[in-house]
Amino acid sequence: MSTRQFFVGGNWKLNPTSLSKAKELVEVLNKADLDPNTEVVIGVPSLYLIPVSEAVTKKQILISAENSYYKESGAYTGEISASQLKDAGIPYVILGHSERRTIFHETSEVVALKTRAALDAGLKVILCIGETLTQREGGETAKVCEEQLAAVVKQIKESHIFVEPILTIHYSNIVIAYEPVWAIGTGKVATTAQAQETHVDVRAYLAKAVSTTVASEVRVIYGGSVNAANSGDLGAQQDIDGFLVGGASLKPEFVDIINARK
Ligand SMILES: O=C[C@H](O)COP(=O)(O)O
Repeated sequence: MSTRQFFVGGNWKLNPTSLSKAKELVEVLNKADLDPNTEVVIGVPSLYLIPVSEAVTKKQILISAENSYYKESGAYTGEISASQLKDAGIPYVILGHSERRTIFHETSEVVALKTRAALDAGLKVILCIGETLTQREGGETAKVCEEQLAAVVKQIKESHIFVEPILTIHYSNIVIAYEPVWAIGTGKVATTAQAQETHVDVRAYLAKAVSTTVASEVRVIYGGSVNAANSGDLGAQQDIDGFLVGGASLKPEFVDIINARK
């Protein structure tokens, strides 16, 4: 087992349908016996970010936005900036989720600009990458993940952070979420071997493109139909440092996933 801290993120997406229901979900976590070694982050719709963060009573639970724009301010109707999130006390943002890439047509370059802006504003980023079923069947998984990561690596290089210790700190503020698109919300979870293999490929790419320190220290988590029943085996893999959980983060079983290594 690695020394990287286990990380379990819940991605509520466009749920729940009311603030009172959101507070009920928080209350379950407030009352639960959570593994103190797990970092817990919940991704919350923008409108609920502040009230939900105020409802959390455990220091261990942090709040994440589900998106942010790469401009700090200006005429960008409907957007929310990384510095606004930072100012509101929100520490994390999820970027590059496949639903953003597919439904909202975000390219890897846009995701990279958003990642750079978020890091520059002092946020931590849960950066999602992953292949479609066609890409997996075509043997392109590693290539697709590399391309999605390469856009971010390029942006970080261009942000003039070229001194190794600073670069390492910068990357420590990124959690990479490998989420095969075909496993999201489908009930088709990647096998432990498939997930572990891709996580190793992600580290190999980072070792080549950034540094071996970053490759071994960055947390790479898995997302896609994670539930209480499969989280134990997945979480026991050497290179799986936790999960990004969609549907099950809205259910009581989220507590069991947080405690997968307990
Ligand atoms: O961000 C989370 C992923 O989209 C996984 O969603 P899921 O657990 O419902 O498959």
